[in-house]
Amino acid sequence: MITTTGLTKVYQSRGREVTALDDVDLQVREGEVFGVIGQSGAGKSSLIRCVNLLERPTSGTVTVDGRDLTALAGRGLRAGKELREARSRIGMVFQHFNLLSSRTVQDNVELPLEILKVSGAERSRKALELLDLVGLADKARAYPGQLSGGQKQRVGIARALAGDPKVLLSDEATSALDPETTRSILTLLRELNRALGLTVLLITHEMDVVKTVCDSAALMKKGKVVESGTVSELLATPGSELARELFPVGGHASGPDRTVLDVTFHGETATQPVISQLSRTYNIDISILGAAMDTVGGRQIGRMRIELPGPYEENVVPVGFLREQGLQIDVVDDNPSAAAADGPALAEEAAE
Ligand SMILES: Nc1ncnc2c1ncn2[C@@H]1O[C@H](COP(=O)(O)OP(=O)(O)OP(=O)(O)O)[C@@H](O)[C@H]1O
Repeated sequence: MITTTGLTKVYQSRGREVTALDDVDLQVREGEVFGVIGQSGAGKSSLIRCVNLLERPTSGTVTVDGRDLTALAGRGLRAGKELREARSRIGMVFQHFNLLSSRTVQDNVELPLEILKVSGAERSRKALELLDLVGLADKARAYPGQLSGGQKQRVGIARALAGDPKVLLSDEATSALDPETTRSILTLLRELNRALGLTVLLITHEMDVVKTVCDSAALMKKGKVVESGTVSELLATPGSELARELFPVGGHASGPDRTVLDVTFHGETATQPVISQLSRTYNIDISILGAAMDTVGGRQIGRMRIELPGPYEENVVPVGFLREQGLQIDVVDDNPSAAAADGPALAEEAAE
């Protein structure tokens, strides 16, 4: 639904060049919620603004629903007719809602329809239908100043849906909201994604947002996409930074000469008693140092950090056994000296 190829954006800033996007190839499939995560300055906003041509990329192409937007004329407010039409099929939700305070909630939702020259009666019908969809049917006559942050964002979402878009772009839509409101807005985005078959591209700096709502994700650093894929694919990628952050597991080796493994469970392997099988088969004691389980896209996925006695060279066969069970195993390069410093002290406390 959205494809970028070689997308590059270089800003001229006070006589020097800032490369905000550096050869970004991204593929967002129809009907998925795709999250782009990265730290401040990574280029997320530039990406989303280039996807709907609010910013014209320096080079590269953006195709949305089979249409090459970069081939259409104009940019930003000076977009040509074809680009404006294509853009009306792309909704956008903003971090700070961008509502007009002097207009009622209903009139805010009607605004894009006015621009599309939809008749008054049809505008009103459509706006009320959308407000109902986002759970704000009773607030049509209220003004933005009378609403909570979460309600304002619901209005922002209703307005973004006014042009019946196939794609919704979300620019940190929940960053200004408290955790509970964030959850309710993410739930709404997920419901709209399912009910309307809406493709959602969201940018965020919060891993929890990706974990809660995304089917796929990309990690951006310094203008580049350094990892991307479905959440399941990422979790199955050894050494994936996103996977590690999606399912962080803590815990250090309890002493030197231990093998610490991160075990990732997918789907049916999550329910198999592999750890106890391992213990029985090789007659070894296994310590669980940390674990995180979750359901992502209806599949049970999780991670567990375990410790086996002995250095890695002595555990090659048990590690192979785990891999044969379909588990993904990452050997953690733990710092035994730091861990050893903790270990005996804790053991003494326990003895006391
Ligand atoms: N209009 C602009 N002119 C010059 N430089 C810009 C402009 N917009 C962004 N940049 C620079 O491009 C880089 C990427 O910025 P961008 O806003 O895309 O990142 P971001 O990941 O969205 O960060 P944040 O979460 O802080 O908004 C930064 O170095 C930023 O300073």
